[in-house]
Amino acid sequence: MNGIVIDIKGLVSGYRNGVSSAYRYPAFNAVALRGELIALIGRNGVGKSTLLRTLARLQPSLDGNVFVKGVNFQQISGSEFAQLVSFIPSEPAHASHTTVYEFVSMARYPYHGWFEALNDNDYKLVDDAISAVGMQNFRDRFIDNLSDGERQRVMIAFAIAQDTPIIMMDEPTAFLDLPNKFEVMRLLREQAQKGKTIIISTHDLQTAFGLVDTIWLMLSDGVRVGAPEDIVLSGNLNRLMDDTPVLFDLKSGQFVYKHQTRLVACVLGGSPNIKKWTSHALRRMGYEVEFSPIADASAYVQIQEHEGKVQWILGRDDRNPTFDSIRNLCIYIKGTALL
Ligand SMILES: Nc1ncnc2c1ncn2[C@@H]1O[C@H](COP(=O)(O)OP(=O)(O)OP(=O)(O)O)[C@@H](O)[C@H]1O
Repeated sequence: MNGIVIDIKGLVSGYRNGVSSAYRYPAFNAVALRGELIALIGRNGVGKSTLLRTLARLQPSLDGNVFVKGVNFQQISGSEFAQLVSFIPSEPAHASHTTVYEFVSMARYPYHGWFEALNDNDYKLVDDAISAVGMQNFRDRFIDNLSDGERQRVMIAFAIAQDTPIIMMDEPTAFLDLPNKFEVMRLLREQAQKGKTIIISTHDLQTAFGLVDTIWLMLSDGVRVGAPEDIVLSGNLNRLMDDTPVLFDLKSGQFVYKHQTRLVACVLGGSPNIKKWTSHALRRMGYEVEFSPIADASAYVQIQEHEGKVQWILGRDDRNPTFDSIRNLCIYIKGTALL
């Protein structure tokens, strides 16, 4: 395959406890391509941080090999490796009395060593990186005084300034509000579009499935690799939710509670958006939703729209209860114990 930047062959990550393994994840094979944005997804404790730290050479592997640009990564010197891979851990950076500018400047040390002064090219890269994440007005602020979202942008600026072909970030969207999650993902996508290979770990299924190229799904018995859509269609996403009350509903594309009983509601009529959100409410209440009449359905909801007003009619003829909002429809359904 063209453009392979990382080639992982039988990698086993984990921790040793003397001669035995304290924790050991099954052997893993995958490639990461130039310009590919990859999300590592898995349950708490499955081993995402351990795998990322192993790939970033921050801890030894238990078995297997990793080739970076065709070279076994163990044979790459420390300073060369720092010019290939930037790793941003999940813990926020707390460098007291360090400004954003001073902090991002540290990303240039792999190119010089700690005691050699940075040059004009370094300063330009640092300036450009801070601008790329929209933090130019924060360059003289202490990083200790930034919000989580601002700090995360600075971390991305650090990775940009390090100017490596590979960026790894452990949970870059943790603690961020939804707009900031999307903004961080947009910044990472932008870097991938410039040709960088980016691997992040995340619990954020919505942002990951909406925005990344490839998912590395870490299940307890090994990793599944695919486009987000491959992972959904293969049913493997639901393996993440084994032993939980949650499942991914292929039809609606949403995570839903597993309800014990199988009740069917038919939603009839209505424009696409009204139909979609009416179904959303009914699924939330435990119904499976069909869009055509079914003989043994437990509920029928007809949607009527007239001059911008929407009405929800429960039942098959229009003498039945009528509601002017989804909330009122749901209150009635709950009250009449149709569930
Ligand atoms: N230093 C250590 N020694 C032994 N086992 C460890 C060590 N650090 C972590 N572990 C174990 O390794 C396993 C994987 O941990 P890891 O932090 O990689 O999981 P994770 O998928 O990143 O979890 P989370 O989503 O909760 O951050 C866990 O069972 C954890 O308890």
